[in-house]
Amino acid sequence: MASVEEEIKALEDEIQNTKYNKATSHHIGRLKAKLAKLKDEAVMRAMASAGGGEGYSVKKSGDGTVVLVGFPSVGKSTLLNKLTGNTDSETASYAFTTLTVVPGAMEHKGANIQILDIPGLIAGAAMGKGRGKEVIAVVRGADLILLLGDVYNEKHINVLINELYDAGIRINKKKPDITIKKASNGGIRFNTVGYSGLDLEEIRAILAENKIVNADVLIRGEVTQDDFIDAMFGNRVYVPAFFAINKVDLVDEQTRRDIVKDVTKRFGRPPIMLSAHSGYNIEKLKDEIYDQLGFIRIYMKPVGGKADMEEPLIIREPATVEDVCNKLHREFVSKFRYAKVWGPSVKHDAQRVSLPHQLLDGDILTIVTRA
Ligand SMILES: Nc1nc2c(ncn2[C@@H]2O[C@H](COP(=O)(O)OP(=O)(O)OP(=O)(O)O)[C@@H](O)[C@H]2O)c(=O)[nH]1
Ligand SMILES: [K+]
Ligand SMILES: [Mg+2]
Repeated sequence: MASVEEEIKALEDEIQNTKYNKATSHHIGRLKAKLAKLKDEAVMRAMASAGGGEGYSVKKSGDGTVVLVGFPSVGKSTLLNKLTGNTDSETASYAFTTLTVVPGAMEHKGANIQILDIPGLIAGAAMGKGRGKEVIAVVRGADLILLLGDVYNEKHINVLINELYDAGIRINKKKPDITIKKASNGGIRFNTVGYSGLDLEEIRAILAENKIVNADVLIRGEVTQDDFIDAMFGNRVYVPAFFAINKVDLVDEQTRRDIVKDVTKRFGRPPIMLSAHSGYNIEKLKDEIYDQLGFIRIYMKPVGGKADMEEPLIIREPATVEDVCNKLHREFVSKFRYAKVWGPSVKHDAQRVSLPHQLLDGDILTIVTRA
Protein backbone atom coordinates (compact mmCIF):
# COMPACT_ATOMS: atom_id res chain seq x y z
CA MET A 1 0.00 0.00 0.00
CA ALA A 2 1.17 3.48 -0.82
CA SER A 3 2.35 5.63 2.07
CA VAL A 4 0.51 8.85 2.88
CA GLU A 5 3.39 10.82 1.33
CA GLU A 6 3.11 8.82 -1.89
CA GLU A 7 -0.65 9.28 -1.99
CA ILE A 8 -0.23 13.02 -1.48
CA LYS A 9 2.38 13.19 -4.25
CA ALA A 10 0.18 11.19 -6.65
CA LEU A 11 -2.79 13.49 -6.04
CA GLU A 12 -0.67 16.61 -6.48
CA ASP A 13 0.63 15.25 -9.79
CA GLU A 14 -2.84 14.39 -11.02
CA ILE A 15 -4.19 17.86 -10.14
CA GLN A 16 -1.21 19.42 -11.89
CA ASN A 17 -1.76 17.32 -15.02
CA THR A 18 -5.52 17.75 -15.34
CA LYS A 19 -6.58 20.67 -17.46
CA TYR A 20 -9.16 22.81 -15.66
CA ASN A 21 -12.39 23.34 -17.56
CA LYS A 22 -16.13 23.04 -17.00
CA ALA A 23 -16.07 19.29 -17.62
CA THR A 24 -13.17 18.55 -15.27
CA SER A 25 -13.86 21.11 -12.54
CA HIS A 26 -15.81 18.78 -10.27
CA HIS A 27 -13.19 16.04 -10.76
CA ILE A 28 -10.44 18.48 -9.78
CA GLY A 29 -12.55 19.64 -6.84
CA ARG A 30 -12.79 16.08 -5.62
CA LEU A 31 -9.04 15.51 -5.98
CA LYS A 32 -8.28 18.73 -4.13
CA ALA A 33 -10.65 17.82 -1.31
CA LYS A 34 -9.06 14.39 -1.05
CA LEU A 35 -5.58 15.94 -0.98
CA ALA A 36 -6.59 18.52 1.62
CA LYS A 37 -8.07 15.78 3.79
CA LEU A 38 -4.92 13.64 3.66
CA LYS A 39 -2.72 16.63 4.46
CA ASP A 40 -5.02 17.80 7.22
CA GLU A 41 -4.99 14.38 8.85
CA ALA A 42 -1.20 14.21 8.62
CA VAL A 43 -0.89 17.65 10.21
CA MET A 44 -3.37 16.71 12.94
CA ARG A 45 -1.38 13.57 13.71
CA ALA A 46 1.84 15.57 13.92
CA MET A 47 0.22 18.20 16.14
CA ALA A 48 -1.30 15.62 18.45
CA SER A 49 1.91 13.61 18.84
CA ALA A 50 3.71 13.54 22.16
CA GLY A 51 6.64 15.78 23.03
CA GLY A 52 7.17 19.50 23.28
CA GLY A 53 4.46 21.61 24.74
CA GLU A 54 6.48 23.00 27.63
CA GLY A 55 6.64 26.76 27.61
CA TYR A 56 4.26 27.05 24.72
CA SER A 57 1.05 28.14 26.30
CA VAL A 58 1.79 31.83 26.37
CA LYS A 59 -1.10 33.94 27.47
CA LYS A 60 -1.98 36.74 25.11
CA SER A 61 -1.61 40.14 26.66
CA GLY A 62 -1.58 43.79 25.69
CA ASP A 63 -3.51 45.43 22.84
CA GLY A 64 -2.31 43.00 20.16
CA THR A 65 0.09 40.11 19.61
CA VAL A 66 2.69 39.82 16.85
CA VAL A 67 4.76 36.66 16.32
CA LEU A 68 8.24 36.56 14.74
CA VAL A 69 8.32 33.76 12.17
CA GLY A 70 11.53 32.92 10.33
CA PHE A 71 14.19 30.33 9.57
CA PRO A 72 16.66 29.54 12.35
CA SER A 73 19.23 32.26 13.06
CA VAL A 74 17.73 35.07 10.97
CA GLY A 75 17.85 37.20 14.14
CA LYS A 76 14.38 36.79 15.69
CA SER A 77 15.64 36.87 19.25
CA THR A 78 18.06 39.73 18.58
CA LEU A 79 15.12 41.64 17.09
CA LEU A 80 12.82 40.89 20.04
CA ASN A 81 15.44 42.23 22.43
CA LYS A 82 15.87 45.34 20.28
CA LEU A 83 12.14 46.03 19.92
CA THR A 84 11.30 45.60 23.57
CA GLY A 85 14.47 46.79 25.25
CA ASN A 86 13.57 44.89 28.41
CA THR A 87 13.58 41.27 27.23
CA ASP A 88 16.59 38.99 27.23
CA SER A 89 16.00 36.23 24.72
CA GLU A 90 19.14 34.17 24.16
CA THR A 91 20.93 34.80 20.86
CA ALA A 92 23.74 32.84 19.22
CA SER A 93 25.15 31.97 15.82
CA TYR A 94 23.85 28.39 15.86
CA ALA A 95 20.37 27.24 14.75
CA PHE A 96 17.66 26.49 17.33
CA THR A 97 19.09 28.68 20.04
CA THR A 98 15.52 29.52 21.01
CA LEU A 99 13.57 26.42 22.04
CA THR A 100 10.48 27.89 23.69
CA VAL A 101 8.24 30.92 23.21
CA VAL A 102 9.77 34.05 24.65
CA PRO A 103 7.25 36.87 25.10
CA GLY A 104 8.18 40.53 25.24
CA ALA A 105 6.24 43.78 25.51
CA MET A 106 6.72 46.79 23.26
CA GLU A 107 5.21 50.22 23.90
CA HIS A 108 4.55 52.22 20.77
CA LYS A 109 2.32 55.28 20.25
CA GLY A 110 0.42 54.43 23.40
CA ALA A 111 -0.21 50.82 22.42
CA ASN A 112 1.10 47.92 24.47
CA ILE A 113 2.09 45.29 21.92
CA GLN A 114 3.03 41.73 22.80
CA ILE A 115 5.86 40.26 20.72
CA LEU A 116 6.48 36.53 20.65
CA ASP A 117 9.88 35.12 19.79
CA ILE A 118 9.71 31.46 18.81
CA PRO A 119 12.04 28.72 17.56
CA GLY A 120 13.05 28.78 13.90
CA LEU A 121 10.67 27.36 11.33
CA ILE A 122 12.00 24.86 8.79
CA ALA A 123 10.61 22.95 5.79
CA GLY A 124 8.32 20.19 7.07
CA ALA A 125 7.32 22.21 10.16
CA ALA A 126 3.61 21.70 9.46
CA MET A 127 4.24 17.97 9.76
CA GLY A 128 6.03 18.54 13.06
CA LYS A 129 9.65 18.87 11.89
CA GLY A 130 11.98 20.91 14.07
CA ARG A 131 9.83 22.57 16.69
CA GLY A 132 7.01 22.69 14.14
CA LYS A 133 4.22 21.56 16.39
CA GLU A 134 4.82 24.22 19.02
CA VAL A 135 5.66 26.95 16.55
CA ILE A 136 2.50 26.41 14.53
CA ALA A 137 0.29 26.45 17.61
CA VAL A 138 1.67 29.84 18.64
CA VAL A 139 1.45 31.32 15.15
CA ARG A 140 -2.19 30.27 14.82
CA GLY A 141 -3.10 32.35 17.85
CA ALA A 142 -1.31 35.56 16.83
CA ASP A 143 -2.97 38.75 15.56
CA LEU A 144 -0.13 39.52 13.16
CA ILE A 145 2.78 37.58 11.65
CA LEU A 146 6.13 39.18 10.95
CA LEU A 147 7.84 36.98 8.38
CA LEU A 148 11.52 37.54 9.01
CA GLY A 149 14.25 36.56 6.59
CA ASP A 150 17.83 37.66 6.37
CA VAL A 151 19.96 38.79 3.45
CA TYR A 152 21.13 35.21 2.80
CA ASN A 153 17.81 33.37 2.59
CA GLU A 154 15.40 35.88 1.12
CA LYS A 155 14.82 33.59 -1.88
CA HIS A 156 13.31 30.91 0.38
CA ILE A 157 10.61 32.93 2.13
CA ASN A 158 7.99 30.96 0.22
CA VAL A 159 9.02 27.87 2.24
CA LEU A 160 7.77 29.66 5.37
CA ILE A 161 4.53 30.60 3.64
CA ASN A 162 3.96 27.05 2.37
CA GLU A 163 4.47 25.57 5.82
CA LEU A 164 2.01 28.02 7.33
CA TYR A 165 -0.43 27.21 4.52
CA ASP A 166 -0.18 23.47 5.16
CA ALA A 167 -0.82 24.14 8.83
CA GLY A 168 -4.11 25.86 7.95
CA ILE A 169 -2.82 29.43 8.34
CA ARG A 170 -4.03 31.77 5.57
CA ILE A 171 -2.05 34.95 5.44
CA ASN A 172 -3.26 38.30 4.11
CA LYS A 173 -6.57 36.87 3.05
CA LYS A 174 -10.08 37.79 4.06
CA LYS A 175 -12.06 34.84 5.33
CA PRO A 176 -14.34 33.79 2.46
CA ASP A 177 -18.04 34.15 3.28
CA ILE A 178 -19.14 30.52 3.10
CA THR A 179 -21.60 28.75 5.38
CA ILE A 180 -22.01 24.98 5.32
CA LYS A 181 -24.77 23.72 7.58
CA LYS A 182 -25.00 19.95 7.77
CA ALA A 183 -28.52 18.49 7.53
CA SER A 184 -29.97 15.02 8.01
CA ASN A 185 -31.64 14.79 4.61
CA GLY A 186 -32.52 16.74 1.47
CA GLY A 187 -29.18 16.46 -0.36
CA ILE A 188 -27.02 19.49 -1.04
CA ARG A 189 -28.97 22.76 -1.23
CA PHE A 190 -26.88 25.54 -2.69
CA ASN A 191 -27.60 29.28 -2.53
CA THR A 192 -25.45 32.23 -3.51
CA VAL A 193 -25.45 35.97 -3.11
CA GLY A 194 -23.93 37.26 -6.33
CA TYR A 195 -21.68 35.19 -8.60
CA SER A 196 -19.94 32.46 -6.57
CA GLY A 197 -17.62 30.97 -9.19
CA LEU A 198 -18.58 27.41 -8.16
CA ASP A 199 -21.39 25.16 -9.37
CA LEU A 200 -23.47 22.53 -7.60
CA GLU A 201 -21.51 19.64 -9.18
CA GLU A 202 -18.21 20.90 -7.79
CA ILE A 203 -19.66 21.53 -4.36
CA ARG A 204 -21.25 18.10 -4.25
CA ALA A 205 -18.02 16.40 -5.30
CA ILE A 206 -15.98 18.26 -2.67
CA LEU A 207 -18.45 17.68 0.17
CA ALA A 208 -18.79 14.00 -0.77
CA GLU A 209 -15.05 13.54 -0.14
CA ASN A 210 -15.73 14.54 3.44
CA LYS A 211 -18.80 12.28 3.56
CA ILE A 212 -21.22 15.21 3.61
CA VAL A 213 -24.23 14.44 1.43
CA ASN A 214 -26.89 16.59 3.11
CA ALA A 215 -26.19 20.25 3.75
CA ASP A 216 -27.33 23.82 3.23
CA VAL A 217 -24.59 25.80 1.53
CA LEU A 218 -24.57 29.59 1.29
CA ILE A 219 -21.81 31.47 -0.51
CA ARG A 220 -21.60 35.26 -0.60
CA GLY A 221 -19.32 36.68 -3.28
CA GLU A 222 -16.84 34.90 -5.51
CA VAL A 223 -14.76 32.06 -4.05
CA THR A 224 -12.41 29.32 -5.28
CA GLN A 225 -12.51 25.56 -4.76
CA ASP A 226 -9.67 25.95 -2.25
CA ASP A 227 -11.71 28.51 -0.30
CA PHE A 228 -14.63 26.11 -0.23
CA ILE A 229 -12.43 23.23 0.95
CA ASP A 230 -11.06 25.50 3.69
CA ALA A 231 -14.61 26.32 4.80
CA MET A 232 -15.48 22.63 4.83
CA PHE A 233 -12.62 21.89 7.24
CA GLY A 234 -13.49 24.93 9.32
CA ASN A 235 -10.16 24.96 11.20
CA ARG A 236 -8.34 27.57 9.12
CA VAL A 237 -7.18 30.86 10.60
CA TYR A 238 -6.83 34.12 8.65
CA VAL A 239 -3.93 36.26 9.86
CA PRO A 240 -2.32 39.38 8.37
CA ALA A 241 1.42 39.17 7.69
CA PHE A 242 4.27 41.30 6.35
CA PHE A 243 7.94 40.84 5.50
CA ALA A 244 11.18 42.15 6.90
CA ILE A 245 14.74 41.26 5.92
CA ASN A 246 17.37 41.41 8.66
CA LYS A 247 21.18 41.76 8.67
CA VAL A 248 21.29 44.35 5.89
CA ASP A 249 24.51 45.61 7.51
CA LEU A 250 26.22 42.61 5.94
CA VAL A 251 25.60 43.49 2.28
CA ASP A 252 26.18 46.43 -0.05
CA GLU A 253 23.64 48.91 -1.36
CA GLN A 254 23.16 47.10 -4.69
CA THR A 255 22.38 43.76 -2.99
CA ARG A 256 19.84 45.50 -0.77
CA ARG A 257 18.11 47.00 -3.79
CA ASP A 258 18.04 43.60 -5.54
CA ILE A 259 16.44 41.97 -2.49
CA VAL A 260 13.75 44.66 -2.22
CA LYS A 261 12.99 44.25 -5.91
CA ASP A 262 12.83 40.48 -5.72
CA VAL A 263 10.61 40.30 -2.62
CA THR A 264 8.27 42.94 -4.03
CA LYS A 265 7.99 41.05 -7.30
CA ARG A 266 7.21 37.76 -5.60
CA PHE A 267 4.90 38.90 -2.82
CA GLY A 268 3.43 42.14 -4.08
CA ARG A 269 4.87 44.37 -1.38
CA PRO A 270 8.31 45.54 -0.36
CA PRO A 271 9.96 44.15 2.78
CA ILE A 272 11.27 46.36 5.56
CA MET A 273 15.06 46.21 5.38
CA LEU A 274 16.44 45.87 8.91
CA SER A 275 19.52 45.58 10.99
CA ALA A 276 18.66 44.36 14.45
CA HIS A 277 22.33 44.88 15.34
CA SER A 278 22.68 48.52 14.32
CA GLY A 279 19.04 49.48 14.89
CA TYR A 280 18.58 50.47 11.25
CA ASN A 281 14.84 50.88 10.43
CA ILE A 282 13.71 49.64 13.84
CA GLU A 283 11.45 52.69 14.28
CA LYS A 284 9.98 52.07 10.84
CA LEU A 285 9.29 48.47 11.83
CA LYS A 286 7.53 49.57 15.01
CA ASP A 287 5.32 51.91 12.98
CA GLU A 288 4.51 49.13 10.54
CA ILE A 289 3.55 46.72 13.34
CA TYR A 290 1.31 49.41 14.82
CA ASP A 291 -0.35 50.11 11.45
CA GLN A 292 -0.75 46.44 10.53
CA LEU A 293 -2.46 45.68 13.83
CA GLY A 294 -5.06 48.27 12.84
CA PHE A 295 -5.26 50.19 16.10
CA ILE A 296 -7.76 52.96 16.64
CA ARG A 297 -7.90 55.50 19.49
CA ILE A 298 -11.04 56.00 21.53
CA TYR A 299 -11.18 58.92 23.98
CA MET A 300 -13.21 58.10 27.06
CA LYS A 301 -15.43 60.80 28.53
CA PRO A 302 -16.93 60.15 31.97
CA VAL A 303 -20.62 61.03 32.40
CA GLY A 304 -20.81 64.81 32.90
CA GLY A 305 -17.01 65.14 32.79
CA LYS A 306 -14.35 66.08 30.25
CA ALA A 307 -12.95 63.66 27.70
CA ASP A 308 -9.43 62.36 28.36
CA MET A 309 -7.64 63.56 25.23
CA GLU A 310 -4.19 62.61 26.58
CA GLU A 311 -4.48 58.86 27.03
CA PRO A 312 -6.87 57.23 24.57
CA LEU A 313 -7.98 53.67 24.87
CA ILE A 314 -6.23 51.63 22.18
CA ILE A 315 -8.18 48.88 20.47
CA ARG A 316 -7.96 46.93 17.22
CA GLU A 317 -10.28 47.55 14.29
CA PRO A 318 -13.11 46.64 13.85
CA ALA A 319 -14.23 47.57 17.35
CA THR A 320 -17.75 47.98 18.72
CA VAL A 321 -18.91 49.69 21.89
CA GLU A 322 -19.21 46.19 23.33
CA ASP A 323 -15.53 45.47 22.57
CA VAL A 324 -14.54 48.63 24.42
CA CYS A 325 -16.77 47.70 27.37
CA ASN A 326 -15.14 44.28 27.55
CA LYS A 327 -11.73 45.88 27.56
CA LEU A 328 -12.61 48.27 30.36
CA HIS A 329 -14.38 46.07 32.84
CA ARG A 330 -16.25 42.79 32.90
CA GLU A 331 -19.36 44.43 34.38
CA PHE A 332 -19.70 47.16 31.75
CA VAL A 333 -21.59 44.90 29.36
CA SER A 334 -24.00 43.43 31.90
CA LYS A 335 -24.74 46.87 33.38
CA PHE A 336 -24.79 48.71 30.06
CA ARG A 337 -27.66 51.15 29.44
CA TYR A 338 -26.49 53.15 26.46
CA ALA A 339 -23.47 55.03 25.16
CA LYS A 340 -22.94 58.47 23.64
CA VAL A 341 -20.48 59.17 20.86
CA TRP A 342 -18.89 62.34 19.45
CA GLY A 343 -16.77 61.89 16.33
CA PRO A 344 -16.29 60.15 13.00
CA SER A 345 -18.57 57.14 13.60
CA VAL A 346 -21.75 59.17 14.24
CA LYS A 347 -23.90 61.64 12.31
CA HIS A 348 -24.28 64.15 15.14
CA ASP A 349 -22.52 64.89 18.42
CA ALA A 350 -23.62 63.08 21.58
CA GLN A 351 -25.48 60.54 19.48
CA ARG A 352 -26.92 57.69 21.52
CA VAL A 353 -25.68 54.26 20.43
CA SER A 354 -25.95 50.68 21.68
CA LEU A 355 -23.44 47.83 22.14
CA PRO A 356 -23.13 46.74 18.47
CA HIS A 357 -22.25 50.27 17.27
CA GLN A 358 -18.97 50.25 15.36
CA LEU A 359 -16.45 52.85 16.51
CA LEU A 360 -13.86 54.72 14.43
CA ASP A 361 -10.44 56.22 15.16
CA GLY A 362 -10.81 59.44 17.14
CA ASP A 363 -14.29 58.83 18.56
CA ILE A 364 -15.12 60.20 22.00
CA LEU A 365 -17.19 57.76 24.03
CA THR A 366 -19.30 57.95 27.16
CA ILE A 367 -20.70 54.74 28.60
CA VAL A 368 -23.78 54.96 30.77
CA THR A 369 -24.39 51.99 33.06
CA ARG A 370 -26.94 51.03 35.65
CA ALA A 371 -25.80 51.71 39.18
N1 LIG B 1 25.30 41.12 11.18
C1 LIG B 1 24.17 40.94 11.84
N2 LIG B 1 24.02 39.86 12.61
C2 LIG B 1 22.85 39.71 13.28
C3 LIG B 1 21.81 40.67 13.18
N3 LIG B 1 20.78 40.23 13.95
C4 LIG B 1 21.18 39.07 14.51
N4 LIG B 1 22.45 38.75 14.11
C5 LIG B 1 23.22 37.57 14.51
O1 LIG B 1 22.62 36.41 13.94
C6 LIG B 1 22.80 35.29 14.83
C7 LIG B 1 21.47 34.68 15.13
O2 LIG B 1 20.70 35.58 15.91
P1 LIG B 1 19.50 35.09 16.81
O3 LIG B 1 18.85 36.31 17.34
O4 LIG B 1 19.96 34.05 17.76
O5 LIG B 1 18.60 34.42 15.70
P2 LIG B 1 17.24 33.60 15.87
O6 LIG B 1 16.46 33.81 14.64
O7 LIG B 1 16.59 33.95 17.15
O8 LIG B 1 17.80 32.11 15.92
P3 LIG B 1 17.09 30.76 16.49
O9 LIG B 1 16.48 31.05 17.81
O10 LIG B 1 18.23 29.81 16.60
O11 LIG B 1 16.10 30.38 15.44
C8 LIG B 1 23.50 35.84 16.07
O12 LIG B 1 24.87 35.56 15.95
C9 LIG B 1 23.22 37.33 16.01
O13 LIG B 1 24.20 38.09 16.64
C10 LIG B 1 22.02 41.82 12.36
O14 LIG B 1 21.18 42.71 12.21
N5 LIG B 1 23.21 41.89 11.71
K1 LIG C 1 20.40 31.44 16.57
MG1 LIG D 1 16.05 32.77 18.70
